[in-house]
Amino acid sequence: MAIKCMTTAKSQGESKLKQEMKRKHRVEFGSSDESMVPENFIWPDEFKARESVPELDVPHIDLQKFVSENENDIEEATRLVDEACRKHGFFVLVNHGVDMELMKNVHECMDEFFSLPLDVKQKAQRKVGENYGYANSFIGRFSSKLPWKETFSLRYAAHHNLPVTHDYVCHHLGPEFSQQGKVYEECGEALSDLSLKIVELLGLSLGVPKEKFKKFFEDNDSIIRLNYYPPCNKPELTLGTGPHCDPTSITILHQDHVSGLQVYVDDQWHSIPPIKDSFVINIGDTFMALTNGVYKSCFHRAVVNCREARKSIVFFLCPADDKVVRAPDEIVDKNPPRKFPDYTWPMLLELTQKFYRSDSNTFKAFTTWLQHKNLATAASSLAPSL
Ligand SMILES: C=C1C[C@]23C[C@H]1CC[C@H]2[C@]1(C)CCC[C@@](C)(C(=O)O)[C@H]1[C@@H]3C(=O)O
Ligand SMILES: O=C(O)CCC(=O)C(=O)O
Ligand SMILES: [Fe+2]
Repeated sequence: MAIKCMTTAKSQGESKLKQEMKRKHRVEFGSSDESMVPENFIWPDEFKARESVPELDVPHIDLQKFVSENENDIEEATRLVDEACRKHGFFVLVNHGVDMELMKNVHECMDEFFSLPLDVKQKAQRKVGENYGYANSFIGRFSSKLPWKETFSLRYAAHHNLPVTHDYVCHHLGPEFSQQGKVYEECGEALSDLSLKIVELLGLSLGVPKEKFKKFFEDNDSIIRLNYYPPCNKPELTLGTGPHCDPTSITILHQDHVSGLQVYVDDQWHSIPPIKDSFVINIGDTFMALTNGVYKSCFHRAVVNCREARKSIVFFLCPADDKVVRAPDEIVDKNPPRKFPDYTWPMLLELTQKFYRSDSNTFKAFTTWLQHKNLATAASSLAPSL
């Protein structure tokens, strides 16, 4: 039974909430004049967004067919997933078994959270170098090409017996947010369970024992990212989320009814429009490394519009800190040579949080950074002791 989020919004009426959100957004993003977009939110011409792009042809994978005993169904699901992941790393998942009443509750909690006064949201302010908390505009991290969004990032730890997500929300926002914290915790649990089924399916598609990836991720230490994209008067000048590849492993994304997700395939942007009761799944850099590059982590972004706000709920599957990311021999033997260095997720996460803004070259930058780190460590071990 999904926990209901006790939103105050329902009593006030949605339209009043939406007016409040627009007012707050003008305050928070500094655009006092409705038509003005602050300079540092304007993206260079080569990044300019176009809302009308062709739809990406992505397979709709029926997860029940994968868990069925029917060999033909399993073969069909694994073939479709394998084809999509080798090409662009995106597919749509239907019949996934997640309670959509829960996802509706998460959206209601997001409406309530993002309409709070800025000073209340900033009680959970995400500090530079930290992975969790509330952030708007990312002014603390980037000086230009700022994303047109507010975000709330939460930790979900599958192996913890403690409700880490719930406790974080109560600790930073206060006990009156316990209900929201429980909804986010339940969401993390549901999407963590779903991600283990997805990596089983991917393992089967790659010809590795389906338990292998499931065991690797069963104690995952993941990120729930709540994205709120306010409407923008000049949507052709801004981007909700800039072009990037997810450095994480598997991304499970639930969009509301507003289009905005775009993927860069065959040298042009394509949209993946919202489909009711489905999730968009994509491969991230870390799962690309686990497949020795066989499955692709692809460039994608989120565009905004001048009509209405857009929200997305994202679950970024991340391995536990001590897990070594290294493609199984079964995959490397079929696709030699081994293409990626061994690493742990905290190493790549540190790069993205402190030194390098995720884009399509994150992994190249990471490999270079690792080599310098290793050289520096080797040199310091040679340095004469003081
Ligand atoms: C590990 C992460 C860093 C980001 C959130 C997760 C996976 C995606 C990353 C991100 C969304 C890529 C685009 C830039 C970014 C700064 C953002 O727009 O939020 C990235 C996230 C982050 O660094 O907070
Ligand atoms: O909101 C979206 O549709 C995409 C967001 C995204 O790519 C991300 O948060 O990594
Ligand atoms: Fe992403």
